[in-house]
Amino acid sequence: MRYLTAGESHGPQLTAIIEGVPAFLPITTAEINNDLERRQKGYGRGRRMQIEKDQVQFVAGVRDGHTTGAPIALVVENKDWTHWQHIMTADHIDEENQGKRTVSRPRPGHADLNGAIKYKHRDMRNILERSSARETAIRVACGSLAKKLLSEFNIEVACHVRRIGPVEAAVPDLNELSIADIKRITEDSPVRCLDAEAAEKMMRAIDQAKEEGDSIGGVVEVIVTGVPIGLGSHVQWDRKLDGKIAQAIMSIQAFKGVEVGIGFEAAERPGSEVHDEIAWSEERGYYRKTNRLGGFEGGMTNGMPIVVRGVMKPIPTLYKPLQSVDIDTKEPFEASIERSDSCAVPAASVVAEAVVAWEVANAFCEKFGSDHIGEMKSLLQSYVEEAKQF
Ligand SMILES: Cc1cc2nc3c(=O)[nH]c(=O)nc-3n(C[C@H](O)[C@H](O)[C@H](O)COP(=O)(O)O)c2cc1C
Ligand SMILES: C=C(O[C@@H]1CC(C(=O)O)=C[C@@H](OP(=O)(O)O)[C@H]1O)C(=O)O
Repeated sequence: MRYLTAGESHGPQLTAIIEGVPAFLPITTAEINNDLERRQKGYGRGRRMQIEKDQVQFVAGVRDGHTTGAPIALVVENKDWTHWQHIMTADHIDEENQGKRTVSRPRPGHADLNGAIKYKHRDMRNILERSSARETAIRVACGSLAKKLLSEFNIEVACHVRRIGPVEAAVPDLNELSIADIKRITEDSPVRCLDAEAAEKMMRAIDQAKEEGDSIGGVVEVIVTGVPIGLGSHVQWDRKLDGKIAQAIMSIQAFKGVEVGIGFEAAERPGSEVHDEIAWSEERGYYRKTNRLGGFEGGMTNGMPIVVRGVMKPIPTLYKPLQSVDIDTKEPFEASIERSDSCAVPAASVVAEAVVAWEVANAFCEKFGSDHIGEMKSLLQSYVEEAKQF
């Protein structure tokens, strides 16, 4: 499977074209809208989220509540477009036009200056419109479809927030929590955190950052259960599924790092406290006694839950602005801000869930075919039986 997205933050709509989704996957707009709503919620978001009410439309590839196997086209409209229509359609390229409203003041930490120099745009709106994380709405729609595909094979995906600024949540015991528990608890938490005490502190940390005109980042975790052994492959660098997942997480706006399993902690521990011992039982087949490696060895899934974390830097648009240089005057300035999120970590956890689901679903289709859901189910069943007795 593959997908591409198009669309500007303040343009009329976001669009995705998805290729390679098997036929006869049951799917409704309501299921995708639920994930779109989850992405919009979250403590610390700015005024834009009060304007948007993200809803998906299927414009191709879905008929009578099922995928047909043809390319799928998805659309999410930007409600804010009506307010920005003039700015988005006016001629901002004409430098003689004194009435134009161009962006000449790059924000440190955003794509503005690099993109402007690279694409030779004197109006940096042409960069910020596309670099904006508004695009994550349509990626969540694609990921939602991927989650639906995985759920047909009892593979479930969930996310939660591990850290916001200085506040770290207690490490969850994943042996004690089902995916349903994680979903239920995080849905009730404004910061999508499993640790209620930490969640309160996280909200106060967001309040404080906001009061100080600052922004704040954090760490999100994605968990995938029910994964068969052998998704991804060791045979070629670009077929390793942990590598693909890392790239997908890093592609989310403002993400700066990825960890799988115990991640960076592996550097501090001896091998005997990192590698997961192998066991076998009639009921489970091969399994691991622990899951410190987060479900991966050799770029392939090992049947244990996938556990992956990503770190999001603080939002670059600050009410307490950092020093920058106006590209028209070359004078230093301190920007004035119209609106911005002060923390988008809870929203970003939903995006991380979506992009991980996509990569796992894609690897699943590579292994079990991607023409017809029923055909894939038969293949999976015989593979799982064989793997148990292997
Ligand atoms: C869900 C989400 C919401 C975001 N909201 C904002 C925002 O309101 N203001 C802002 O300056 N950056 C925001 N960002 C981050 C920028 O889009 C990002 O920092 C920018 O595109 C530059 O890319 P980079 O940080 O990956 O280098 C958000 C990111 C995510 C994932
Ligand atoms: C629109 C979304 O996020 C936006 C991401 C974003 C950025 O610079 O990345 C900047 C803000 O946009 P605006 O300047 O219009 O307020 C956020 O609201 C969204 O998540 O749907």
